[in-house]
Amino acid sequence: MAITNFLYEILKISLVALTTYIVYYYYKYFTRENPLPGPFPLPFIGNTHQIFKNFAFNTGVLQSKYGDLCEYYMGSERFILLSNYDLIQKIMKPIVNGPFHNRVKDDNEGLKEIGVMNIGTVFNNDYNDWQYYRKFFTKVLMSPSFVKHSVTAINNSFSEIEQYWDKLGEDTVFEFNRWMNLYFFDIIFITTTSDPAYALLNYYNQITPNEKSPVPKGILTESDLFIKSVDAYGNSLVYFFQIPRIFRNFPGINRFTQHLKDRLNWLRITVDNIIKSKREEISKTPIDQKLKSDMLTMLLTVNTERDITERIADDLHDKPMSDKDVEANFVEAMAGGVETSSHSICFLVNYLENNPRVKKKMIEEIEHVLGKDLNSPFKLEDLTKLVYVDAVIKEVSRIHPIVTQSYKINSVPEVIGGYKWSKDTNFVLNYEVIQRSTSYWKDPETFNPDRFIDNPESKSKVFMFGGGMRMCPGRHLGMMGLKATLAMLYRKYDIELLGPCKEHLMQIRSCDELKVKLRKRKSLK
Ligand code: HEM
Repeated sequence: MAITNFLYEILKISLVALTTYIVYYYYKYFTRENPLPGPFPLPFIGNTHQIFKNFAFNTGVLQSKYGDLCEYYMGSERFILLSNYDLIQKIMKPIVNGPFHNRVKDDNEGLKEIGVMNIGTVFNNDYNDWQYYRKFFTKVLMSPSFVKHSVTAINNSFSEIEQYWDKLGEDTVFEFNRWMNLYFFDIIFITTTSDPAYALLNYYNQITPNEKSPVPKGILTESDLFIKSVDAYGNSLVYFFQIPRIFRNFPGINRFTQHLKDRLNWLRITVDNIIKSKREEISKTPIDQKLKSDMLTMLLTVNTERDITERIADDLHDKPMSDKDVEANFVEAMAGGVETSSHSICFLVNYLENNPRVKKKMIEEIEHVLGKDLNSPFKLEDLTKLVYVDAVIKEVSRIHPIVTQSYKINSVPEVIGGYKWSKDTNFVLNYEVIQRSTSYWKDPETFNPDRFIDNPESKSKVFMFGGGMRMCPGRHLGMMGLKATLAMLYRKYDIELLGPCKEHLMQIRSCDELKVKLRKRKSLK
């Protein structure tokens, strides 16, 4: 009897707590500032059930139903979706210490849970700290020795992939998305560490019916798991930022949540080991011997007597970077560079193969710029000459972007869309919809790279690398990788698509399947 009474009391208290929460939730909803059109939210989950389906995440579609300025909820967090260029113009201005510096609020519980708040670059809300990481990151990526190192890495990786394609033969069905993922992984890994990851080699050995290639001893024996973990890291950023805790812990979904956490833990341990062996390598290098110019060496020696870059220490930052700081930057470089580049190449190939006129024009330019020798390495000076290739990349990114939207928070009250918004409002910049708007683009649904040749200024209205203070610091490396790869691929190969390009949307738009056959171009045989 006593137990029944106890359970009854618990039930009563729970019901009162639940009712209070629901009343409070809707009180906040109905008294919110500047009510906008948008789907009606549910307590605890908001509109998560309408936006996060089959482990894919798509808010962009809300614009067609609710207009250019609308709202949605994830749990009790409100997001303002901006889907026209005028609405985002103010936010995209690169103002030093400007009001739209941050992507997320300081107290984001999901990002805190996975330990990515205020460390590294992407979710660093401490302006001075962010500026320091960012300056260094940019300086490394733009330094001539790093750029040279990257050109070599791209050329070497392409020669390697070609050897495997040749050995597998022209009748092979290639999982092109997988090959490109591993190819860019090898490139970014070697540019950040100077050590080979052997991702392409390991994959070739897995699938070849022929004799396997010997695997030299490398620093990363588990490249496959490393790649999956970097992918999981990227997905975690949007997932833990946007999906409310209660939804993340639902039976069934909680397994996916745990999977992401496990991958992140594994990645951190592995990266820590890589950092430790790099520290050892640096300490064992005699003081009069030049250190390597990879990103990791540069980050680990910042503000030490072995600093190999121009000193950027100021009164606020004169300490060397800790392993934890370097770990964050290293993971961000891997996550920022590999997936974005490999999915971009897959969508580029898909568009080119479905638009023979564009492909023909692009190949003519490649042949003209790279010359007759099909095995000559790609050179840095070729980059600026590949004007049409550049336009093709911009056009695919306009019509089918990898990064479909980005997030910004205002640190002081701001007027957007004619409404005054309190500090800490979540704004979502809906690039995909803006880049297909008839207000700014003639025939926006038509794939037409010539629009950028006829009107070069319109390139600034494509947000492939975001905008404002937080614009992608890896954009030059990213563009170099895409241009060089397209040029080397199309000067030599005919590509046959064997089916549609399958994709899904999470933190970025990913190509999940692109099957192709690769043959040396007929005219070259
Ligand atoms: C085709 C390749 C790439 C694409 C499409 C791309 C796209 C983007 C976009 C859209 C942003 C968000 C900018 C914003 O919020 O306005 C971003 C940020 C970032 N990207 Fe990239 N990226 C690429 C390559 C790279 C590479 C190669 C690296 C590093 C090696 C990199 C590192 C980063 C980092 C660290 C940030 C955060 C910057 C900050 O918050 O200050 N990205 N990228």
